[in-house]
Amino acid sequence: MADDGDMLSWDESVFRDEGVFEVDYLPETFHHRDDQLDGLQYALRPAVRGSRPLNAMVRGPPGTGKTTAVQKLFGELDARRGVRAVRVNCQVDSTRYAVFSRLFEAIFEYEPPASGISFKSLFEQITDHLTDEGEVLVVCLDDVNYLFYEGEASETLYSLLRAHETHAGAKVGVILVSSDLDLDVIADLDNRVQSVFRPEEVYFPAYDESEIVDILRERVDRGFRNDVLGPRPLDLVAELTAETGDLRVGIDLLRRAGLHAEARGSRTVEIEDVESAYEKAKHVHLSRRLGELTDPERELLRVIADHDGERAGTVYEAFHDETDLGYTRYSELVNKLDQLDLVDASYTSVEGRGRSRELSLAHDADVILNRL
Ligand SMILES: Nc1ncnc2c1ncn2[C@@H]1O[C@H](COP(=O)(O)OP(=O)(O)OP(=O)(O)O)[C@@H](O)[C@H]1O
Repeated sequence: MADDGDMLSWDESVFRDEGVFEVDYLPETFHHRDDQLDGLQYALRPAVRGSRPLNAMVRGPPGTGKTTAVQKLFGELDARRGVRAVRVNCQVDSTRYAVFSRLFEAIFEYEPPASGISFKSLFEQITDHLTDEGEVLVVCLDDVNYLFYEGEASETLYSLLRAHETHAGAKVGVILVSSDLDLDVIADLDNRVQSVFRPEEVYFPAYDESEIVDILRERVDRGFRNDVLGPRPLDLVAELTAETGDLRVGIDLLRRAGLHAEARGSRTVEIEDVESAYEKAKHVHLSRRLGELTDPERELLRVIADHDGERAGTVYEAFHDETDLGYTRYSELVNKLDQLDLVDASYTSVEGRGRSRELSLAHDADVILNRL
């Protein structure tokens, strides 16, 4: 209607399909990851011929398409006869038993008995199935860093990689995915695992700004109605996304900018919508990182918030009072939070006392505490 101008009425929307901005949306096209897909396909190809695939180690910062690549290839592989491809999210299943329960469930299509069965029995039912059916099992341990944090990585890998020794003919390949770039996965494994784990390395670098534009334009076309979001707002979204390198920020930013435009009754998404939405979207990255923390790590962040800028020894006393944990564990936790860029741990010289560390939050205390 001419007199309504560019204003949106209640039942109109800038969105064509808001679902493309959801976290679990699997994109139909997957640009700028050809080399990585080739690398993974090279490792997995033997499975299609009924042979054991090569193992692979996938690394790269958060939001660079690692999980999506695995989901795409596993979808194709699992549809083939004689191959079972299962992705396990180690953030959810962070022990050897939990990982094998998940494999059991994927293979038999029902959960293992709730009364609990021994690991040995779980393992044997899986390997018996593989040898009886002549199936190749490909396992992706996604976010495998969580198995390391729980001290379960070596045991889990050992069982998977050596399945053929106890069950002749069992063919299992493993893909590890980690976004913790400070974790040296191979070096942190037991020697006995290292000796059998020589993975193909596949690296997912952060996308640059022009790649981000390409990828997000596709979402814009699918997610918004025609001509809702033009090139300039999209460039700004890409520029802001490139600051963290995490594509999730861009996807979330598009959606929030769309909602912001709707809220002011506009038919188009403008720069101002992107700018306002960024205040919230930029914390997606942070929220996700905080969501992944263990209880002691959260507690330590709370303690540091109360003692912002104080010396490591003072913070330790407060932390120990809260948790009873010892100094070695405390130091490990400080290092982890430092690596995650949640805490700044800088050395300062204190006269007469040598060097000591001072701990402070790397973000506003409110922003962190509200998301813990
Ligand atoms: N090349 C791409 N094309 C389209 N969408 C992509 C592409 N790469 C990543 N995405 C999207 O970005 C989001 C994050 O991707 P994904 O979960 O695969 O990253 P990741 O590297 O596994 O992250 P993390 O290490 O944090 O788990 C998803 O919504 C995914 O659909």
